[in-house]
Amino acid sequence: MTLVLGAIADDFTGATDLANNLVRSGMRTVQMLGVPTGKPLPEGVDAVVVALKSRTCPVEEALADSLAALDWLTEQGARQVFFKYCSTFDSTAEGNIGPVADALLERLGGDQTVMVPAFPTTGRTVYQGHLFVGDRLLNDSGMQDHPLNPMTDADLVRVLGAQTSHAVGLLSHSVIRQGAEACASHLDRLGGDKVRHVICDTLDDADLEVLAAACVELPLVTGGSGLGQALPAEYRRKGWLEAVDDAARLASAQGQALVLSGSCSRATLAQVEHFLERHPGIALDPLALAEGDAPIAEALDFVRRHYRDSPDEPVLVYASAAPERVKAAQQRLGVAKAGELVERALATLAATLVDEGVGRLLVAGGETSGAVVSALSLDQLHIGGQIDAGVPWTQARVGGSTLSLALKSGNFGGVDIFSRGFKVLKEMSQ
Ligand SMILES: Nc1ncnc2c1ncn2[C@@H]1O[C@H](COP(=O)(O)OP(=O)(O)OP(=O)(O)O)[C@@H](O)[C@H]1O
Ligand SMILES: O=C(O)[C@@H](O)C(=O)CO
Repeated sequence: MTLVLGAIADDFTGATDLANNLVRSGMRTVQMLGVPTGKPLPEGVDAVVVALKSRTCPVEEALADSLAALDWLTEQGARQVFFKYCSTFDSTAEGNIGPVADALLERLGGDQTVMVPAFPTTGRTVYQGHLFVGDRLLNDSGMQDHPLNPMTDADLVRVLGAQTSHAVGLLSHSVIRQGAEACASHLDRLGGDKVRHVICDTLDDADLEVLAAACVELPLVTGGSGLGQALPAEYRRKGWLEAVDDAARLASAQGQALVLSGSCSRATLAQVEHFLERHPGIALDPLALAEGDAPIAEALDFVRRHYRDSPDEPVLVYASAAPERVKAAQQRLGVAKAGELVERALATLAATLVDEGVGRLLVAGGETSGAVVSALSLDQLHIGGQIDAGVPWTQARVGGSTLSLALKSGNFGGVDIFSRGFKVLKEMSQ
């Protein structure tokens, strides 16, 4: 069988989230870290998710990386391409969702794509083109305070309209509940009116199934990982995909347990607090990091002392802070500089501590995960079983050893995920 799905994800945790849903729906999936130019397709794989760091970088860089990833996926014969962005539609007025979707569509020779950010399992739904997180509109969900891409408007037709010169339309729930054929006809009608991007309402998993059936033949689909949970059944119906058992098997885990958190999302802040009530941790402050590397050395000492006393207990290093503290640091240093200082510090800690024996690593935050994975020079992750929706354990080779790695999106995971994650890993390894 050839490669069925080639996905391009705009951040590392988002890529893992999509890969997780594909594996859970029976696709053997590998996540490639960065543009895999010149690399061969791994053996026995149904789907590849290429993880980029293109969510908040300059538009030109996002376009260049996304098109290079697309060219590689096309060379591998991918039948359908999936552009994965965040279920909270993280972007700015300049992009990068609109420009990247336009460029991918043009290169693929298509004239329409669907936009399906919803992931109902984690509370992200879309109604009348408005994105909800649980029972709150996006702009009232905490995402309005995001350090890099504050989301201040829940109307996705309007948000996307500011990012593309092409027409943006809506596939509303009233059509979706009439089934896949009605959706396909609606898409055709919109196509006749030159509507290139179609924001799709989605209330639940049944809606995702209808949408998957309506868009399985499109060269490009775009969205969150929810759509990835529904597409594999359509691929099997078309005879493109064989049934496999246990697409998620991994080797057993070893080494010390570390959590690194650079996410300031609401869910992560509660997870940090919960962990610190039970286990040790040390904070990193961007203002102190701006003065020099002393805080990195202090954090290293703290973690090394902890492993000497309690080698089996996880420990946390975090920069996660409440919105007022993040804003204060950003005002003093600039948004990009504050982010870079934190990412560089956490990446340095990851590289040093994995070299010294950390073998189980949980990282919180998409940008943070990108920085950590780059510092570890990882190029491929095999996807295993999940801790919570959207957060699987994965495995990579570092030097001669196996690293078990979980990349947690900012707003994903139960409040106890930082400690429970390691228990889940132990159970999986038995
Ligand atoms: N105390 C802080 N002050 C300023 N910026 C910070 C602070 N702590 C972390 N950051 C930066 O905030 C950004 C958080 O983005 P990141 O993508 O890692 O998390 P997230 O947005 O919660 O996760 P996701 O993208 O998966 O939803 C990073 O660039 C990080 O370096
Ligand atoms: O879709 C999501 O919410 C996540 O996979 C993500 O992209 C957060 O960075």
